[in-house]
Amino acid sequence: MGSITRDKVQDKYKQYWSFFRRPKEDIVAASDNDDVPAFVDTFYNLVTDIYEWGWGQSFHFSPSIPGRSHRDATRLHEERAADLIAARPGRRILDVGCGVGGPMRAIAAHSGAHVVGITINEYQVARARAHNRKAGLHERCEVVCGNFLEMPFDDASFDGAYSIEATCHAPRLEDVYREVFRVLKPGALYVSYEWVTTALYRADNPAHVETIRGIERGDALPGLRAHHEIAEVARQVGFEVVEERDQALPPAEPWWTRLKMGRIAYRRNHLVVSALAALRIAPKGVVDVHEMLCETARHLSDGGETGIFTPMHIILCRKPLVPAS
Ligand SMILES: C=C(CC[C@@H](C)[C@H]1CC[C@H]2C3=CC[C@H]4[C@H](C)[C@@H](O)CC[C@]4(C)[C@H]3CC[C@]12C)C(C)C
Ligand SMILES: C[S@@+](CC[C@H](N)C(=O)[O-])C[C@H]1O[C@@H](n2cnc3c(N)ncnc32)[C@H](O)[C@@H]1O
Repeated sequence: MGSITRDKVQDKYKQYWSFFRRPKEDIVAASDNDDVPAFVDTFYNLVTDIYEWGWGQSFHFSPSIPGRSHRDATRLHEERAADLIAARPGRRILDVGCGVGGPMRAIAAHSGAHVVGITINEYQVARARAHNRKAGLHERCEVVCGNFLEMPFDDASFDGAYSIEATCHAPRLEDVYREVFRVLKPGALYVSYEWVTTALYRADNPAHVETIRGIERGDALPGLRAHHEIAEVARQVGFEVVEERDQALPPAEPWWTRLKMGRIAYRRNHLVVSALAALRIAPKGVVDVHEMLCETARHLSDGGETGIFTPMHIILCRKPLVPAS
């Protein structure tokens, strides 16, 4: 379970759960905002192994593609990000919230660029480095442990940047966008795949509210943003918005199909996890984490089916050549 010692897993899970199950207003209260990155780190200590085991090395969704595997659909979704920011050999590209590096390896292989990833989770850094080496991409894929709200990189040191389903963990989007803006060279492009509520979401519909709250508490989110807030924030920190679209809309095929189809597999996984915990091979607490993920999967597919939520609101931005006066 990530960097958590066996005996602490259950306590850490309880701490995580009591933090994120509270109303959103309490989490976004000024003092608690500063605690969010630490709880996000705990979350990834708890879920990273299960995600890799049950999903793969890319921790994000992608539209299904008829006749193609999930792996192919995932790779194409990642390559789209590389193409949008014109990643190519000789360019230094930043991966904001890189997980265990599935997208980073696909993008380095596809574009020939040098990719530097940042994640707050030490365990993911170790996993990503091991995967990079195994894939023979370690010379073009670097991984740094750090907070994307205060990045350990020089101003204007990257030729492009992308974030795939990661900035949703930031309590204030402007804090991470401002950091990305700072480290990009003038003229460089940034693409982000954002988790947002869509125009179909109704705050006065209790079923909608329950779905969105379920997504937030099971995915370590301090509060989902509305689709129309994203471009506003990008402009506020100085970006020009080149393009914005919801990649989940038709003609795209549903992104939640695999999540929904997997229900039988989750029950089987649940038995495996419970047996491992009973035999004391897996730490106490892992069963609770797995149960939380089963419930989260249900909320996510409800969000997809009702159309009130999308994990792929794409925004493409440019840092202007000349700073705005
Ligand atoms: C971007 C984020 C993560 C998105 C997805 C990668 C994950 C969201 C929900 C996860 C899962 C739910 C059910 C799990 C299942 C019960 C287990 O047996 C196997 C793993 C799951 C399928 C797991 C895999 C990853 C997700 C789909 C967030 C955090 C911002
Ligand atoms: C859902 S995962 C996506 C990972 C990767 N983009 C992918 O698609 O496989 C979100 C990532 O954001 C990272 N993250 C969240 N908050 C962070 C923060 N404040 N600073 C750095 N990384 C953060 C997590 O550690 C995790 O690696």
